[in-house]
Amino acid sequence: YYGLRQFGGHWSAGWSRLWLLKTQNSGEMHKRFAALNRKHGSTARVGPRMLITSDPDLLRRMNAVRSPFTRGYWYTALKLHPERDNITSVIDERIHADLRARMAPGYSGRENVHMEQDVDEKLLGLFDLIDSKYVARPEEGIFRTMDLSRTTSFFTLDVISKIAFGETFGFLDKDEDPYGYLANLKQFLPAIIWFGVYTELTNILKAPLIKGALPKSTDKRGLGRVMGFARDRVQERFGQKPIVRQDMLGSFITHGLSQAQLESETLTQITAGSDSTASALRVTLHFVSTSPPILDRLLAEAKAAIAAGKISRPVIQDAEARQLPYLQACIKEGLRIYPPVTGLMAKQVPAGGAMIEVDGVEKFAAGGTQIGWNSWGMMHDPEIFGEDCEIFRPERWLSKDGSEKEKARVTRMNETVTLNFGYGRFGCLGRGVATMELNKAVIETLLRFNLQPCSLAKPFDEMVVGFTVHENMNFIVTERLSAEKIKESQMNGGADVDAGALPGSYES
Ligand code: HEM
Repeated sequence: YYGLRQFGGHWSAGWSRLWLLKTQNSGEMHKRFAALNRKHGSTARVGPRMLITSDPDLLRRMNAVRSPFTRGYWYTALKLHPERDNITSVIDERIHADLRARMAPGYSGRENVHMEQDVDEKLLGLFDLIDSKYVARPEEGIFRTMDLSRTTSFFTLDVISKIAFGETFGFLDKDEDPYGYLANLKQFLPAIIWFGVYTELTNILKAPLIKGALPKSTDKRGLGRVMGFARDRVQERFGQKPIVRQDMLGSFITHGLSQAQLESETLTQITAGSDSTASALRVTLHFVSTSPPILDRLLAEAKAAIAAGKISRPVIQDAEARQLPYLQACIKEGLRIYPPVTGLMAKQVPAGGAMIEVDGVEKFAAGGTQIGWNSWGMMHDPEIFGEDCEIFRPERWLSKDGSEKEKARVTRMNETVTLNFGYGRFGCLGRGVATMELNKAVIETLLRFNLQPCSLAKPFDEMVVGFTVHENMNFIVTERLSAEKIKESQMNGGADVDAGALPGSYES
C-alpha cells in the first residue's frame, strides 16, 4: 500500500489485484480504465504495485531508447510457449534488442520485395469472395448478409501468412476458419489477462498436466494447428533441399535466427499481425459507411484522384494512398476511436523509483512498480482530440488554417495517435505492413461496395480483452455502381442513386 500511496485509484487497489482482474475480465476494460484515469488523474493506481497511464508523455518517456524503464513482468503473459520466449514476451533488454535488430529488416519490406504485390493479391481475393458470395442483388431476389468481422480477419490472416512464409493459410479461398483459429484465440486472450495480473501463475505452465493442455504444433485445430502450419513452413527452409524465398522468414534466416527461434516467433507474428489490423479495418469501414457525409467526401477524393490518374488500378499503391489527406484522416480516426491494442504492455520503474507527473503534481513511484497503458483513455482525451472526441469525425485531422496554433494542434494529435503502435525501442515492427493494408483496403472496398449495417441499434458484439474481438458485424453489401452504370440505370428508368439500398430496408 505504501509504495504508491500518493496515487489515486480504486480503494481496494492498494491491497489486492482482484479489482484489476475483474476489470480486465469484464469485456469492457477500456471504458473502466478510461473512467479511472478521468477520475483519479492521468496516472492512477490499479494494483498494489501497478499503475495505469493515459499520459502520452509518460509512455514516450518509458519507451525512449535510453530510458531506464524496462519491460515489466506483465510481458511474461505473452510467452505462449512453456519454455521459449518470443520478441513480444522477452524481458531481458539485451536479448530483446538483439532480436529486434535481426527481425526489423524482414518486417520493413526492404528485404521482402514482394510485400506490396502480395497484399494486392490478397485484397483482390477478398473482393472475389465478397462478389461471389456476399453481394446482395435485390433486383434478382438475392438477399444476403456478410459478417465483416470474419472477412476482415480472413484477409489479414491470409496477408500475414503470405508475406511471412510465402504461402497462405487459405481462409479467403475456403471462406471459413478451417483450423478453428479465431474461436481458439477468443478463448486464449482471457487466459493472457489472468497471467498478466498473476504473473506467478506462469510457473504452473511448466507442470506436465498444464503443459499438455497448451497449444502445440501437433494439434489438429486452433492456435496449435496454426503453429503446426508455421513450423512446417520453417522446416522447409532447412534440411537437404531448403526452399529459399525473399520473404520475412528468408530475411530472419539471413540475419541468423535459428530454426527453434523461428518456430517460436511465427505464432507471435500471426497473432500480433492479424487481429490488430483486422480490428482497425472493420472499425474504419463501419464508421465511414454509416456516416454518409464522410463516405461521400472520401469517395469524391478518391474518384477525383482516379480521374487525374493519380491512383493505380485495380489497387491503389501505398505511396499514392499516403497522398490522399481525407483517406489518411479516416484511417487515423479509425485507429483513434477504437484503439486496436488495449493490452496493458506494462513497463517497469527502475530500481530507486521515479517521479511521475500527474496533471501537474509530481508523485513518487517505487522501484519495481509496473505502469500499464490505457490506450482507450489516451485516444479519447478531450484535451488532445477536442471536446467531440467520442465522435468519429475525420475532419479533426485537417488543419483549419495555416496558423501555428493549428499546426501544433494537429501535430499533437498525430504524435498521440501513432502511439497506438507503441513507441521507441518497443514500437510495433509491423506498422508498415498494417498501414499498407489499411491504406489499400479501406478505400478499395468502399469504391467497389456499398456497406449497410443490418442493425444500427446493435451493429456488432464486442469483447475487449487486450485486442478487441468483434463478432456479428453483419452488413448488407451491394455493388457500388460506376458513373456509367448509374447513367445506364437512369436511362432504363431505374434508381438514380449510387447505392443499392435494398427496397423496403428502411421501412417498418
Ligand atoms: C493496426 C495494427 C497494429 C497495431 C495497432 C499494432 C500495435 C502494436 C503495439 C501496441 C505493440 C507493442 C508495443 C509495446 O510492447 O509497448 C506492437 C508490437 C509488435 N507488433 Fe504490432 N500492431 C499492429 C500490426 C502489426 C502487424 C501487421 C505486425 C506484423 C506484420 C505486427 C508485429 C508486431 C511485432 C513483431 C511487435 C513486437 C515488437 C517488439 O517487441 O519489439 N504488428 N504492435
